[in-house]
Amino acid sequence: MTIGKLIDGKGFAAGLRVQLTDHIIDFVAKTGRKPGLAVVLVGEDPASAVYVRSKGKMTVEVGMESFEFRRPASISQDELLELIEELNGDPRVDGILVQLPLPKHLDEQAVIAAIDPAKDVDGFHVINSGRLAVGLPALVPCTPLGCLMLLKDELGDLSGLEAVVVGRSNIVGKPMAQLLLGESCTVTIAHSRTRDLASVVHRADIVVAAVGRPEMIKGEWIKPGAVVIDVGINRVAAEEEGKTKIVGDVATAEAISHVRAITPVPGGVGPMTIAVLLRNTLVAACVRAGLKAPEGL
Ligand SMILES: Nc1nc2c(c(=O)[nH]1)N[C@@H](CN(C=O)c1ccc(C(=O)N[C@@H](CCC(=O)O)C(=O)O)cc1)CN2
Repeated sequence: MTIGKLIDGKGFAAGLRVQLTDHIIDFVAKTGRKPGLAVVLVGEDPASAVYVRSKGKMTVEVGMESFEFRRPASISQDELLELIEELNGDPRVDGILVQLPLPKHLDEQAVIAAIDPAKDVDGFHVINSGRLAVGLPALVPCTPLGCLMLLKDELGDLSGLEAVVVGRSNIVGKPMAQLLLGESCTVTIAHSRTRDLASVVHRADIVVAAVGRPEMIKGEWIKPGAVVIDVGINRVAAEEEGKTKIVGDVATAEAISHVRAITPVPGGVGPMTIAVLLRNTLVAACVRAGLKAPEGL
């Protein structure tokens, strides 16, 4: 039995941050200021608080300015939109990110729509998703762009490969499919209503799993030699009583003997999300400063 490779997303993300640090030194030398990222956290969700803390720390580590805005879950839609308007007009701020999910009473789409598309480093604004769809330069959502970087690193040219994206969210599934189409893959988007998901997945040279259901994609579904990118981060009960652990959307222990390579959870796609966010902030800063964005990032 051959065992597939585990793709080291954590290591790849660390390498990307090192490259960014050099480009940021360059940016500071040319403009006399640091690129700035503003992160808005609404409410007390513990996982979101961890991600936001990590974002702030890594922003500073690569040499950028971090601005953090914590607001209570009780904030009104108008108050949040007012904050975003302020950040849109702040010349020190190149990137704005509102941590998701937002409390239920807030309209996520309206909040995203209020962000200046040039500062939308999450790539969630319809201007950026539209530009991605028609193949124009855009700020691209961080998780799918991170997945694409890992796939190209593993496979090189993706053209002509059969790709199945399981999940149709605006944050991962849809932009991931657009990116793979842009690489000339034959792309299928599968989802909760897809019939015979096992055989759809079995067609794929590339599987991107982003359904948010623990270990839903079984090892035997995977075509031998496929590359699997597991975007899922699901907290489940661990063997030890009272403890929890994180698992992906793919049953990795089964899949490992079918795949050429697979991303682990944790340590795969997750760390790429933050590294690409920093990359997008630098790109947004370069565009705003009238500089050419660094190539090969
Ligand atoms: N505005 C946004 N909100 C959210 C996004 C996003 O891209 N923009 N993505 C996720 C959360 N997220 C970043 O915000 C994120 C998720 C996971 C990781 C990560 O490194 N995960 C680790 C495991 C961490 C753990 O132990 O809990 C891993 O996979 O190795 C980073 C960022 C939703 N919201």
